[in-house]
Amino acid sequence: MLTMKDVIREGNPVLREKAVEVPFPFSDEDIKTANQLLEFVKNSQDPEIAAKYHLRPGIGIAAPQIGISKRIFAFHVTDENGNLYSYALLNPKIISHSVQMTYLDGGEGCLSVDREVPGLVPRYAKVTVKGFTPDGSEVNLKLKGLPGICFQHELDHLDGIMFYDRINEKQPFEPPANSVVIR
Ligand SMILES: O=CN(O)CCNC(=O)c1cccc(Cl)c1Cl
Ligand code: NI
Repeated sequence: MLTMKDVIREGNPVLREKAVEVPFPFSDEDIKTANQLLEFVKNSQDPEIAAKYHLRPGIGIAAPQIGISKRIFAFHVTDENGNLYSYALLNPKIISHSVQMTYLDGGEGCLSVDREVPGLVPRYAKVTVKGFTPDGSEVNLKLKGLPGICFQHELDHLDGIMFYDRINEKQPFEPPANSVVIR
């Protein structure tokens, strides 16, 4: 199982690379990576497992964060209505997005960043996304709220972008134009 020792931290150049698409049909290795990422996120949210293995809780994780520069990430996150979004996705992408923006009231955090970075992170309020599950099925989702923000945070990891790259340096707590806050 993946633990925190597998997570690479800022300063490692892999976090700034553009990850490569995963060839189809998916190899056993890439399928294993996808499933391990989802298992890690679930474990990190399980109080007993997280305590036993000293896992920092997260709602998602991307392959570059374990040193694998491939377009794979996983998320396990519940929206404001209690709907659970639990996926390991290969070759994920945003198909379309709202003009409206959003942001988490408390900002964002990252397993690869061992420090607090205060500030609001502008995200699209709604995203239409697609990707492939490890068994090769295509997934098409319309995401908003925390699941939508999480998808964008993980997709950024595949493009070498860290959440703090998006914080307004001059006015870190200035709500983005045309945005709705998520508390
Ligand atoms: O890339 C994934 N991580 O670094 C896992 C740790 N961060 C989080 O769970 C997290 C926390 C706040 C907002 C977002 Cl959007 C995310 Cl994703
Ligand atoms: Ni992260």
